This record gives sequence, C-alpha cells and structure tokens, in this order.
Amino acid sequence: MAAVGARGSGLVLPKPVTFVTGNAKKLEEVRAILGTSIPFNSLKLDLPELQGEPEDISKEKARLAAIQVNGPVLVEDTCLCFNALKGLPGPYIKWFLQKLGHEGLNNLLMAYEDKSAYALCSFSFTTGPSVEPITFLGKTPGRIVPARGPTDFGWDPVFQPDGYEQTKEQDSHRFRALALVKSHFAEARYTFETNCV
Ligand SMILES: O=P(O)(O)OP(=O)(O)OP(=O)(O)OC[C@H]1O[C@@H](n2cnc3c(O)ncnc32)[C@H](O)[C@@H]1O
Ligand SMILES: [Mg+2]
Repeated sequence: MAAVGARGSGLVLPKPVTFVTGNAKKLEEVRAILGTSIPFNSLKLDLPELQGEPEDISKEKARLAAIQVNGPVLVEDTCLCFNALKGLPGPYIKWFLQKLGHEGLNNLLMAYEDKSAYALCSFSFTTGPSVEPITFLGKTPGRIVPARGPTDFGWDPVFQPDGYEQTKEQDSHRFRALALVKSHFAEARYTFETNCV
C-alpha cells in the first residue's frame, strides 16, 4: 500500500484518518466501538452513492471522500438484505425505509414465509485520493419483525439479530467489520505526521 513515508516499521500518513459520514448514529457507534484504538476525526458529509454491489459502493464512497479530504479516510456503507428478495433492498434500504417506513418494510415480505435477513456493513479505508481503497465487511444474520424497541437508529426496530441478547456494540455488523479494520491498522502500524484534533 502506498503511504507518504516510513518511520520505524510502520507507515507514516500525512494526516489523521477522517471518518466521513452524514449519519450521527453511525458516528456514535463507530466512536463507541473504536474507542481510542484508532484515533480519528469525523466529517459530516453526505457523499453521492453509486448503484451496484455493496463493496463497490463503499470503495467509491472512499474514493470520493479521499478527494474531498485529501488524506486518509474511512467510510462505511450499510445494507439490509432480505433473503426472500434475493438481497434487496440491500444498499437501497435508506430510501426504502424513508418511503415505506417500518411497516412497509414488513409488508414487503408479506407474501413470503422466509423473513430472514442480514445486515451488512462495508467499511472502506484509503490512505489518500490516489490509493485503491481496502474494504472490510461485517455481517449480522437475523430476521424482519414488526417494529419494537428504540426508534432512534434507522431500521433497528424491524431487524432482530440472531442471538439478540447481546448489545449492538458487543456483536454487530459494524463491530465485526471494525474488528477487521483494527487488525489492518495493527498490522500496518500507521503513524501520523500531525496529531488528531
Ligand atoms: O453518510 P452515510 O455514512 O452514507 O450515512 P447514511 O445514513 O446515508 O447511511 P447508508 O448510506 O449506509 O444507508 C444505510 C441506511 O441504513 C440505516 N442504518 C445504517 N446502519 C444501521 C444500523 O446499524 N441499524 C439501523 N439502521 C442502520 C441508516 O440510517 C440508513 O438509512
Ligand atoms: Mg449514505
């Protein structure tokens, strides 16, 4: 992977990592999961999103974010995939949720016995605008249920993860994908020329 220079055996990046998202709840979860393991700044920006496969959408978000930030960026795209609908709404869940609401999401599966679904988080990281992003995936299997519980984060009320007794921070699509991001950072041993603010 390209980086600006090497100090010791780690790669030296010109700036701290910026996590780019327009979603305050995502940012809250990423902060809670990462703690101080990867120091990062955040930037609230709603990036345009490609249509297509989750990994490609996430990588393209990272490319666009890196151009804006002109430095290392981390981005994330989340899908909610219904197995009976062959993975749809998938990356388009934001718009389905906005237009149909929780009840409408349940109604999409009315004609099917199979209510199983999975949440998929795709984080992409790049050290800068000219570097191909790397993607880290985390998946949570579960099922679509009538809305219950807190209503402050997206489709949480209608998605019941298998083994849902654990809290989201301990075991979720986001947690699993971020575990891979952390491993990557530990292996690469990045250091930064300037401190995070
Ligand atoms: O700026 P970005 O990071 O793209 O933020 P976004 O809100 O547009 O997020 P996505 O494009 O990834 O769309 C995912 C949709 O799923 C929702 N969502 C994402 N993660 C979730 C989670 O863990 N639980 C519930 N809803 C979630 C989110 O609120 C969006 O409506
Ligand atoms: Mg988005």
